[in-house]
Amino acid sequence: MFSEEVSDIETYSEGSLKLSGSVIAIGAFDGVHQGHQTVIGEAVERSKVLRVPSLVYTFDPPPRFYFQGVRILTPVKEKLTLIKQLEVDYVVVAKFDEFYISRPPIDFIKYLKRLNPLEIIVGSDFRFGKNREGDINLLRTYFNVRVMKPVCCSGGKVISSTRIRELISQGQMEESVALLGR
Ligand SMILES: Cc1cc2nc3c(=O)[nH]c(=O)nc-3n(C[C@H](O)[C@H](O)[C@H](O)COP(=O)(O)O)c2cc1C
Ligand SMILES: Nc1ncnc2c1ncn2[C@@H]1O[C@H](COP(=O)(O)OP(=O)(O)OP(=O)(O)O)[C@@H](O)[C@H]1O
Repeated sequence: MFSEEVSDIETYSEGSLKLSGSVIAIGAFDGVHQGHQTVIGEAVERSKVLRVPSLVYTFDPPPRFYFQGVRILTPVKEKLTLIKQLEVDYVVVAKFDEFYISRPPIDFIKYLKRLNPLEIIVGSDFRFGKNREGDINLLRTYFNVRVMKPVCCSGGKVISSTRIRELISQGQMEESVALLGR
């Protein structure tokens, strides 16, 4: 089986992995903030209950960097290290490029079938495929999808990578660290 060493973290490219069962969390996960930690943590928990491996499917670079050129909070090696610290069994890193974004949602669904997910864990705003055409309802027609409630900060606002980027650009480092959760 082909695998690639990123730092000391073993990761997989899309074509290199086939599983007979899994629980999958999908996302850009830039920053691996508290919301991300909850989504990934749920995948790890559910995988233990269902006795199958947990898998995080993520992107390099993050889609928002590719399309909007935003600041990257965690370079890929750091992101993978943080994800692995959450005790995930497998991490698939998709190269997010011109070819990748041309894939229609059904193409991505066909790929996910190779991993035989018993459950897929995402947040409520998850979208996928060319022009973001795929949504949770579509994913639900093929898989058991568990949608996590938005994780908020103590002030009640939803935590997001976008918000953390804004806080950093305003020099509000303490608050950004609080939202990152480490
Ligand atoms: C196969 C595939 C194709 C994608 N193509 C696009 C695209 O054309 N435009 C876009 O803005 N995002 C595209 N995305 C990125 C998604 O919009 C989204 O950022 C990604 O699924 C990660 O979810 P998250 O942003 O909630 O972390 C694509 C994602 C996948 C899996
Ligand atoms: N605060 C949160 N609570 C629960 N789920 C979340 C939260 N933030 C992100 N998620 C979910 O985690 C996955 C990865 O999210 P993503 O990487 O797009 O994070 P984001 O913080 O929303 O990023 P951005 O602000 O750049 O759009 C998605 O399924 C998303 O819905």
